[in-house]
Amino acid sequence: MFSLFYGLWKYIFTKTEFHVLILGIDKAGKTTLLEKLKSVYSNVEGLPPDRIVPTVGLNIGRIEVSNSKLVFWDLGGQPGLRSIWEKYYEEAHAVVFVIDAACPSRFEDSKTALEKVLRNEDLQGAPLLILANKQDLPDAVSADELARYLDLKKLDERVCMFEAVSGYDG
Ligand SMILES: Nc1nc2c(ncn2[C@@H]2O[C@H](COP(=O)(O)OP(=O)(O)OP(=O)(O)O)[C@@H](O)[C@H]2O)c(=O)[nH]1
Ligand SMILES: [Mg+2]
Repeated sequence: MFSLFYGLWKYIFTKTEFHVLILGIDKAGKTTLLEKLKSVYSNVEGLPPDRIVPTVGLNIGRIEVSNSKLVFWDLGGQPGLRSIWEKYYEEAHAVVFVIDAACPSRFEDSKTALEKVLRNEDLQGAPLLILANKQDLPDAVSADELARYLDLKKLDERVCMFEAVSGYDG
């Protein structure tokens, strides 16, 4: 009887934990966004942009929203570090892919990296949020323009959204 009530209590009060991977090529603004998220949604003050350095290991951010705990894993996007991404795929529930929308010369690099992510079996069911970041910059393209540019063929079955954001302004 006790175990029944304990199970019920746990079911009601334990928050479900979701793992969200933040991916994207170097300088896309992943860590800046994560630090901004921390400042806005948790009681931990995130680092200001001028104190953020290129990521080599893993940055973790924890946020609680209604009845869920979101654990963000932010990985380095430099070419030599991208092979580490797939070690996290199996345990990831969702992916946020960040693109510097003000830097068209690197869209091709982002597209190639994203297509490789989408091909991986371990992420097949994971919803995808693609962020057109750095909207505070005057040359940034909109989320729709970025979607047209990326022209992703592998998205048919996947839950996917594009959003325009700025890691500086929100
Ligand atoms: N204008 C502008 N600059 C940004 C924004 N987000 C990040 N930056 C700048 O872009 C550069 C790279 O930001 P990071 O957050 O380190 O990028 P990252 O994707 O984590 O890079 P890696 O860790 O190397 O993969 C830094 O100079 C940031 O200050 C933004 O929304 N607007
Ligand atoms: Mg980083």
